[in-house]
Amino acid sequence: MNLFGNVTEMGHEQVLFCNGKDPDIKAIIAIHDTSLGPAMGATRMLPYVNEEAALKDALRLSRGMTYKAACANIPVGGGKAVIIGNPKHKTDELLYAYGRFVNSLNGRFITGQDVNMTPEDVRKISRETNYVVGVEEKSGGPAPVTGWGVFLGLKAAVEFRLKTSDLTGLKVAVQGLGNVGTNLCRHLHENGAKLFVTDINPERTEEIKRLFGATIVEPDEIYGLDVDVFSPCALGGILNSETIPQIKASVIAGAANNQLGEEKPDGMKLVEKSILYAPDYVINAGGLINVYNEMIGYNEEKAFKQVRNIYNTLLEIFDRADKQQITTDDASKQLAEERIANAKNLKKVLATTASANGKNGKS
Ligand SMILES: NC(=O)C1=CN([C@@H]2O[C@H](COP(=O)(O)OP(=O)(O)OC[C@H]3O[C@@H](n4cnc5c(N)ncnc54)[C@H](O)[C@@H]3O)[C@@H](O)[C@H]2O)C=CC1
Ligand SMILES: O=C(O)CCC(=O)C(=O)O
Repeated sequence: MNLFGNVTEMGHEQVLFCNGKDPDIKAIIAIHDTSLGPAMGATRMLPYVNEEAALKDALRLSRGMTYKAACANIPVGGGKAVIIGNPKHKTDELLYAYGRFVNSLNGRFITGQDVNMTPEDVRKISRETNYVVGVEEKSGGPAPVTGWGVFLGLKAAVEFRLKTSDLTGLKVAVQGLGNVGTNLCRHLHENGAKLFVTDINPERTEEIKRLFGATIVEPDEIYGLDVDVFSPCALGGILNSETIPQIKASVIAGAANNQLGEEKPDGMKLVEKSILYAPDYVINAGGLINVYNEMIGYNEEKAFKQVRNIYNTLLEIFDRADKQQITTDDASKQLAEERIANAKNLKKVLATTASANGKNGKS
């Protein structure tokens, strides 16, 4: 593995390999960019097939967090952490040890709850460090806010591609009916959409059928359905050379992080099929917006205004992509990079002014 090659290519500032014997812990904390503020990103625990897969996940997810924050206009940087291992083997000691690693970064990295981690786990991590968010869940946890943001982003994509703001009768296929998927289904149902759903857990599909009259399909049938929108709300990497040829929907808008298997080629395949893709890190920013607002003192009105902005930001990204004939993923990276460059320039100007004032004796 070309370790520094990968890190340099994606532009990471720092990658911390956390290793301990007692308790046995292996984790990777990736800090991508702190130009806008401390790196924020939740921690996940997964039994990765190998260490390379864990590193790739941490690198891609943390870079996605940088773009997520910049596109959402949240003044934080991008980071993410992965604990390598089977969540069934999670112990309090492991979480405390992990908390000490987070603390050793002195606030350069602030974390919360991601896949296979619970609010209770985050509370345990917080015994060892203050650099955690979502412990007290002052706002009811991030998933309802993420689900609402995804709903607004889906509406923007439907309006842009299908030229309608009326969701009545719109056919939407939802993959993954967990915390976010369930909330999304509720909004879609309340707005008259027709739901087709799948999950590997039959209890979840049965509940969504009961609550919202959804049609249940098998996990491998979800891609090829004759629907208007496909909404991935389970796993990453599901838009790839095997699944894209099956997709009949003209819009893809869902919560899962890292949906594109290979960013460039798979993004281009969607363009070739005239499928409008809402970039994951733009549409699913509701969770970050929520935890950021908890951190600075929760103000519901402000947080909701920031979430509502996901709709406008996506319209701007779709328009940019269309005008420049680039993928929506490239258009959103462009927007994020412009905002980060502006922030860096502003910092430089402020530093130069402060130093000039210092020399002139001004305070
Ligand atoms: N919770 C949040 O606020 C945020 C979540 N996300 C992302 O959104 C996605 C969903 O998050 P949550 O709802 O919180 O997770 P969750 O763990 O509550 O739900 C995921 C659901 O997907 C199902 N699933 C797993 N593999 C599947 C497969 N092959 N086919 C169909 N269903 C499958 C699981 O059984 C589960 O019901 C994740 O990728 C997460 O990283 C992104 C931003 C914020
Ligand atoms: O919970 C956090 O720390 C930030 C949100 C996050 O990690 C995500 O949006 O994937």
